[in-house]
Amino acid sequence: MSADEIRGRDLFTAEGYHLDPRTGTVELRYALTGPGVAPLRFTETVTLPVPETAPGEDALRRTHRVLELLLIAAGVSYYKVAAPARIALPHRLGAAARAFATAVYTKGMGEFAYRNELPHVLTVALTPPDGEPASVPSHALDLDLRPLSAVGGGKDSIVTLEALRDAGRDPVPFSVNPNGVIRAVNEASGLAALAARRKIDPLLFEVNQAGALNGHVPVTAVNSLIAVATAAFNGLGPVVMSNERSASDPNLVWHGVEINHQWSKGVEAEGLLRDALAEHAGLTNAYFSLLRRLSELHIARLYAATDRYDDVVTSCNRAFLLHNATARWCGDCPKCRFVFLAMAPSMNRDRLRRIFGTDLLADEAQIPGFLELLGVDAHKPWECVGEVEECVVALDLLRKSPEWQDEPVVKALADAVPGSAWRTASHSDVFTPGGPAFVPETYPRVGEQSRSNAPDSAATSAGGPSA
Ligand SMILES: CC(=O)N[C@H]1[C@@H](OP(=O)(O)OP(=O)(O)OC[C@H]2O[C@@H](n3ccc(=O)[nH]c3=O)[C@H](O)[C@@H]2O)O[C@H](CO)[C@@H](O)[C@@H]1O[C@H](C)C(=O)N[C@@H](C)C(=O)N[C@@H](CCC(=O)O)C(=O)O
Ligand SMILES: Nc1ncnc2c1ncn2[C@@H]1O[C@H](COP(=O)(O)OP(=O)(O)OP(=O)(O)O)[C@@H](O)[C@H]1O
Repeated sequence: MSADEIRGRDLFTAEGYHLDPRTGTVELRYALTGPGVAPLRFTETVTLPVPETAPGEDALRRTHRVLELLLIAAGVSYYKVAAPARIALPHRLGAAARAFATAVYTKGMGEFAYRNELPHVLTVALTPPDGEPASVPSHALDLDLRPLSAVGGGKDSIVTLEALRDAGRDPVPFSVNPNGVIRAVNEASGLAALAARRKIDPLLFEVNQAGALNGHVPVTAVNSLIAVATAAFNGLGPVVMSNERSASDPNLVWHGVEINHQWSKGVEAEGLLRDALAEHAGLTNAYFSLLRRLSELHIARLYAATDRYDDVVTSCNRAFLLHNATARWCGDCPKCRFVFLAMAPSMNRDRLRRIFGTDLLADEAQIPGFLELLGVDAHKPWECVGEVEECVVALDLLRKSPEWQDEPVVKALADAVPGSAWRTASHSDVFTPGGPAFVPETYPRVGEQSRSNAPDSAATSAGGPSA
């Protein structure tokens, strides 16, 4: 099939899904169709962990409703093959579920739209069947049930796991497709983990080879819904994420729209998903990020408080590629550079070298990449990295630290940063929690002085953020 044939389709349909409750297997079905071409059909298979006792009728009904949302979110991987202007959905949606679904395909696919120069994606229309869905009785989740703590192998989810454990919450580590890194982190935690499997249709890789459109997808929305489905199916508590404040910071603005590589990790996506879950599945307080009010620099400082995970922690995305993944840090990408810079002010240099297996601030070849992070002549890279301000604050701390100040790379970077940036850094609030969050009242306020000092009141069960 030629690239033109693949891309020449004008309708994407999320056809439906099937759950086998005995095996936890979910088949998600999609089609790309167009005049005069045979349909391209895809099936993604997700396997949820199965509870020891079969779920009751209510739990199963809620699981099905979560899977209806998962069907929509996971569709982005196949939609992007041709990125048509029309999307048909099989289930009725209320206003909140429709808002979530639309945002996943427009804002969540913003980077894909920008990098492929497809502005129509920013306003693509989703069409569910007319009418309101049958209502599902509201179910205020029992927040004392064991939370599912999403583990991605990096520093952030380790901080969350330990904070939940310290607070006596008895977290269950949970991952989608845990690789060697995630399994090692779980092992270091000493906690028994749950895993879900997600198998992308191999036809996608074939059409990619043949010239399909390709690019970034809002994968956190997909992993989050698999986690919420797992919790609903297994009678567990809320899904606790580790998405930080800076994930809400866009990379750039295009056609008047904020384009954010990390959109589905941001606070807007969190709020939309919570509202959709409440409306569509009757689940309130089923999903929140424990670290939402913290910067990456602050999380790195919290990570440094224990060395229990130093031999396994890995934030580099190349360790999570589906094919030819690295074992740990690649040592030469924006994420490695950013996490190295973020951790450097909070731990001694030997420990940092041991974690990364290399010293990125002793390598002059890394200077252009660090400058990009510092906002010198570039926009924020298309990667999971923090804000320019956080990087400048980290560098400011290093240029004043006896351990780092004579390092030529640190000096070169400090010389390249404009003087105005230091003034901004001196007023920076990167170590002060801030911004809206949905953390329930009874959960710990990570990084805040104490609960009584917390500047905000907790989110209500109706789902509003505290700020
Ligand atoms: C691991 C990674 O960073 N992958 C990104 C990379 O993908 P690449 O093509 O180099 O390799 P694979 O990940 O192995 O994927 C192969 C192809 O498979 C398709 N695909 C994969 C996963 C998926 O969920 N859907 C898919 O359709 C796709 O066609 C792939 O080419 O570059 C891609 C293009 O920029 C990125 O989209 C890949 O990102 C993954 C989806 C991924 O898991 N990325 C996370 C590490 C990530 O970026 N997380 C962000 C949060 C983003 C969000 O809003 O959720 C973060 O942590 O900040
Ligand atoms: N495979 C996965 N399964 C379940 N949740 C995941 C998975 N990968 C990432 N996540 C979750 O998605 C969110 C974003 O992932 P991200 O990679 O930023 O976090 P991390 O791995 O904990 O830390 P770091 O930023 O250091 O890489 C986190 O809440 C993380 O727990």
